[in-house]
Amino acid sequence: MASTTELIASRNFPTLKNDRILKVIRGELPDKLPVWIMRQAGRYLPEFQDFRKKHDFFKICQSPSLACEVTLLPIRRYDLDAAIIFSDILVIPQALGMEVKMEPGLGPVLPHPLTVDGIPDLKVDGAIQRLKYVGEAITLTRHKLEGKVPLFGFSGAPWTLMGYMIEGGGSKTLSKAKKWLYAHSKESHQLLELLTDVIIDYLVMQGEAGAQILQVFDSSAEYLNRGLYREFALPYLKRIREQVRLKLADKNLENIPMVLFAKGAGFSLRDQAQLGYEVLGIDWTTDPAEAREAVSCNKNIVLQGNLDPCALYAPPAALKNYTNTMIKQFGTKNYIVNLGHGIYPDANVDNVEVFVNAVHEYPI
Ligand SMILES: Cc1c2[nH]c(c1CCC(=O)O)Cc1[nH]c(c(CCC(=O)O)c1C)Cc1[nH]c(c(CCC(=O)O)c1C)Cc1[nH]c(c(C)c1CCC(=O)O)C2
Repeated sequence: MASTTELIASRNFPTLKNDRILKVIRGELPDKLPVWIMRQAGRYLPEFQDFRKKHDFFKICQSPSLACEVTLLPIRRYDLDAAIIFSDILVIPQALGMEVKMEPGLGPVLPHPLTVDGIPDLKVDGAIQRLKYVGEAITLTRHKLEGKVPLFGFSGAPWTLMGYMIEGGGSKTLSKAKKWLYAHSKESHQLLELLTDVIIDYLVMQGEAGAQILQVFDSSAEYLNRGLYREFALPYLKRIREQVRLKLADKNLENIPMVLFAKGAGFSLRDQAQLGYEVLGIDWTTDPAEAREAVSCNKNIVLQGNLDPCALYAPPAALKNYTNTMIKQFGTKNYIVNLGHGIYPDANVDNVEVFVNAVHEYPI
């Protein structure tokens, strides 16, 4: 078999058979509504839990063949319309030299959080090279998918990464990171700028490696208000979209559609619609009709979402009803179905199938 570098260079990928999502993004009508699930390769899958008994979380991320295998688990089980590469948003802080551990029951922990004086110590040089394993996993997975469905690459957004780096893990308030915004705004912008530069090159590298759609997760957007989001998030998100487009073009690569999922930032949808992202992810707290109204300034924009992940706890008939009601509210045009946040570890595996089937049975 050819080396990964040769495979990337040849870009000789299998022909895509299921292009529902890409069709929607091009403004065309697919035969069925497309659906995928955030965290679809996660702990709710018994086969993923078996995998995790044998392998450390970041070992899976760093080993292209393991990451590829995990990425394919939900695709084998369900009729999903996309795969998303198995990785984590926190591989960027790791590549910048910060230690990140995945603690059972706790989630990610960064034992030495970033201090205001610590910004110059972040190892920006060579960061993309240290993330090359993600590109290799993408290239391998693109081949192993055999064109069955398109493959998402992703990154955390600058503000969300800044939050984890300063808090040292998850937080209920993000008050340490927000303190920076108010007390150290110059250094905050310096850090956000640095992260933005890395994220741009990281996403371009994923595109070069074969990712067909790129999603930016701003999972901590909900901790900011409109003013803070305008100052500390939107300009960076805009630059990411613009620069990824330009850098791909410089490399003679086709444009790759991008999704922005700013969780809990329904307050800024009007602003988000003007950043150049083809798709906006809608979280489960936002009303679908209000989301459509908020983005009406951009006629081409596609919305993605937003079933409450807890709806998967409902009995199958009720789940089907929730799904149908949601689709009716969004409308079938310019729409990709997903949950309104990642699937929970105790979600019912059979209900995932009920959800996927309900979407595909919906008349369009
Ligand atoms: C905030 C965030 C993180 N990681 C991610 C986000 C953004 C999405 C979101 O808001 O949920 C993104 C992510 N993390 C993971 C993926 C894989 C692809 C997928 O299937 O969607 C993706 C896209 C694997 C994962 N990332 C993690 C797991 C479970 C950990 C384990 O196996 O021990 C998986 C499968 C761990 C993780 N990683 C992170 C947290 C907070 C946690 C612990 C809590 C949780 O599990 O929900 C950081």
